[in-house]
Amino acid sequence: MNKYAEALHLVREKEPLVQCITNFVTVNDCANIILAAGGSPSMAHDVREAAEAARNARALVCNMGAIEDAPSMILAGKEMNKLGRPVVLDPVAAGGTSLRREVAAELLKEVKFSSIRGNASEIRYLAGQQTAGSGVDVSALDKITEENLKEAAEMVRALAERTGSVIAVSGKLDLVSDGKETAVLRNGCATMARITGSGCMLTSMIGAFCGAMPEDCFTATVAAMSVMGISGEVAEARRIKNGTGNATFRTDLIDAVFNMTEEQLVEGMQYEIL
Ligand SMILES: Nc1ncnc2c1ncn2[C@@H]1O[C@H](COP(=O)(O)OP(=O)(O)OP(=O)(O)O)[C@@H](O)[C@H]1O
Ligand SMILES: Cc1ncsc1CCO
Ligand SMILES: [Mg+2]
Repeated sequence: MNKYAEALHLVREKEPLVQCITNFVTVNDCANIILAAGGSPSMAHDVREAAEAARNARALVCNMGAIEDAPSMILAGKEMNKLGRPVVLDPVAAGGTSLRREVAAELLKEVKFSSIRGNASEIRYLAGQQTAGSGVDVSALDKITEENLKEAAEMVRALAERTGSVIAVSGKLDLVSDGKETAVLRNGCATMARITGSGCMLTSMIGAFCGAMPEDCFTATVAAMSVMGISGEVAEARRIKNGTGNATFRTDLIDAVFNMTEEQLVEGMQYEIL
């Protein structure tokens, strides 16, 4: 079986429990997209139970949109590291404020992440580049384009090598690297950036895929990113056909993940190893 199809198959077969410590803006969408993919979400985040709750899960997602929950992320992250289970980071607005810069550094020091997924401003900040990002959305100056693809791929590869994590950057072009292999993915559509939480949902889904395929978080991350991108294309076709807007798009995006088949994934993914 194609290894990306296998990753999707394993999510549905294993129904991995995914523990998410995530923000209140998009928490419901994150829970629903994990369910749509075939996993089982738990959004427990209180510092008094974070480590214990994580112990029951196949993977942990730490989303820095919930900056106030950083102590929970560290306790739960260390617990999952001890158990050898995947921990996924979404470095929301990592370079945006001094608090976020401190928390990002502390998380990377205290917890070993299997996979880190952010937009180009967030990942460029973690890679030590000067960035223009200040909020949760990518800055135009940081975006990855066909023109700067080579530079961006090297930035992502070097960060993956330094951290020992799979690094994933999302946007018009997605890049994923484990430090050895670097892939560019060209699925998706611009409307995905017109709803809040497509990135948070994507990171949550990466958690489900890594939970189902912990021995190969690179393949799991590429598969989850491709499922998200193809689902964005399905939802966009519906939006254009029906003349709907971003609210319906968000629902259609989750529905498309729910209905994604292994064949659709293999045929639809626009994937290139650099
Ligand atoms: N212009 C675009 N064309 C194609 N796909 C896109 C585009 N912009 C975003 N995407 C897709 O949208 C998803 C979310 O990526 P994005 O980089 O917008 O996350 P984000 O900035 O962290 O979002 P948020 O913080 O609002 O959750 C990814 O699957 C990405 O590939
Ligand atoms: C809008 C927003 N603000 C904090 S987290 C979040 C969700 C998208 O990252
Ligand atoms: Mg984000």
